[in-house]
Amino acid sequence: DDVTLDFIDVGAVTEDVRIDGDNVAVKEDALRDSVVEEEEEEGEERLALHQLDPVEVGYVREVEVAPGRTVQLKTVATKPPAFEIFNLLTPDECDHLMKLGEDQGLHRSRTIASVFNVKYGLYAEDGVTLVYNVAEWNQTFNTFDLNEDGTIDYKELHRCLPVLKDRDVELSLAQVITLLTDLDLDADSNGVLDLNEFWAMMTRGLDDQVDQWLGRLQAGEIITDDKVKGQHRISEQAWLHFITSNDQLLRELPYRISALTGLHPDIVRSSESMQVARYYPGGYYHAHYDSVEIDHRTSCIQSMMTLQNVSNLHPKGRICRYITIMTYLNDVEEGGETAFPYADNATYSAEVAIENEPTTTDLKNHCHDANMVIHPAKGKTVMWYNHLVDPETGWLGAQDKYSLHGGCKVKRGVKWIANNWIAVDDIYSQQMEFHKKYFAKHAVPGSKPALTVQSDRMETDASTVDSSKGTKSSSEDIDIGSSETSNAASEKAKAQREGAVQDGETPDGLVDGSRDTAAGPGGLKGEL
Ligand SMILES: O=C(O)CCC(=O)C(=O)O
Ligand SMILES: [Fe+2]
Repeated sequence: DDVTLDFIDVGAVTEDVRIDGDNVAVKEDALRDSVVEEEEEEGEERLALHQLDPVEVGYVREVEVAPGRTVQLKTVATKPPAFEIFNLLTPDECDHLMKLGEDQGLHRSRTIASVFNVKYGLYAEDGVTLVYNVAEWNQTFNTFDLNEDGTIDYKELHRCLPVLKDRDVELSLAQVITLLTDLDLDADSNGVLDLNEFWAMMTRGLDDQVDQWLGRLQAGEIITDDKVKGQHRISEQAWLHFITSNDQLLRELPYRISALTGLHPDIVRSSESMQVARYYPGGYYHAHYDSVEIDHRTSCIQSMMTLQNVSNLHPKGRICRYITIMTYLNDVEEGGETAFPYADNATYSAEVAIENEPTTTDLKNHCHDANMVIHPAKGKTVMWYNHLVDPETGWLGAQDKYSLHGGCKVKRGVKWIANNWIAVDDIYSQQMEFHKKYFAKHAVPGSKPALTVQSDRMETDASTVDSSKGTKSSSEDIDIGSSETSNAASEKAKAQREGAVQDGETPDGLVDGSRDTAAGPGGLKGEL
């Protein structure tokens, strides 16, 4: 743990990233070429990124995810390809995961720092703090903590958010509390920032978000209540580690997901751990992207950590999540839908998207303006692709702009979800290198259950999905990612994948991933 990290720009990526132990070693001087040559290993069969063909909304197929265990996938959108899945987890398994989440201390589970907090160190929620430059950090905190009471109160906060200074804004106490809550900064909701909260804030590069928030405040959109103190945060999370788990379900799940997605088990197993999240009434999650657009100036986080290839110029890693597989672990009394504002639009228009900000992404107030709204139900899984497949390479393609989504406000009851993200590096050779290192470290001998995939065509209604509300397009629309493109690649990938699920090893650990990304224009995690 003698790592030195001294990245200055830790701004834009705000997510919490959970990684396992010594993967954190990132060398200060490790430079990553911005142009990466794809090299294929001689004689090795190239893995493909399968993508299920959505066919059409209402299309149903069955997949055997474990011997004797069949799940049903119903297409709910074609852009992005999105499916409702039944029986991936039984009700008992849902209960079990909620229990595991609770046992992991979900009630206090806020991972405050991200790996990009490298200047000041990395703080993990389990109390394992990989900290560098602590002294420097404490000093910074102390310069803001004028009255030296160990917390940053609302007066002191004005000094450390440059944008407040720049705009010469004086916020009231209630406004600061609302700001902290809206930007998800006050983890324990006590109205002041302690060292860890302050640290998280300072490394998040919040200028744009604060700026946007001030705009909303000035537009009268933000109502503050001067009586309000100590609000609750919107959701809580816990990570269930496949890697160290002796839990039968956690060990088995990567294989079910491999069968479900048609992806090679190595891809699933080297992906992220499962995240269990809980929302209380009033909790929501504004629309966002789970993955970031490909940008070769920076690496995918999982490769970055393992392969130590960080660019000094662009030290911020990208979240590279090909697929999201999200299961509702309980029935929500009211609200808590998952909304996809752009699903199945005829076209996606960046201009229109920006114009409609922030209403499109505001799922507290505009949930039902979304094109697709999925209702939670215990044991129901929603799976969608955050990226297209590149038809040339059969590998990770552009971000699918239609995959914008979020969690609508929970009106009554509590909402529990379990997230599985399939992380894939867009650079194939890096993914393979990552696998090598990863499995060398976590090799566990064993065997894998036999898998078969069936596909039946059965029409059903799409009763749990609100019907499309038409398109939001203009003549300046950019038509990205028609489903034909991804389907062509998917067929190609399908041909290749028969051999791709033949490998046999037991499930072991996965790199933890983050809950959300900074990619969504409305990527704020909000208020109660
Ligand atoms: O709560 C939901 O329905 C969506 C959650 C989500 O988008 C996420 O955790 O990334
Ligand atoms: Fe998400």
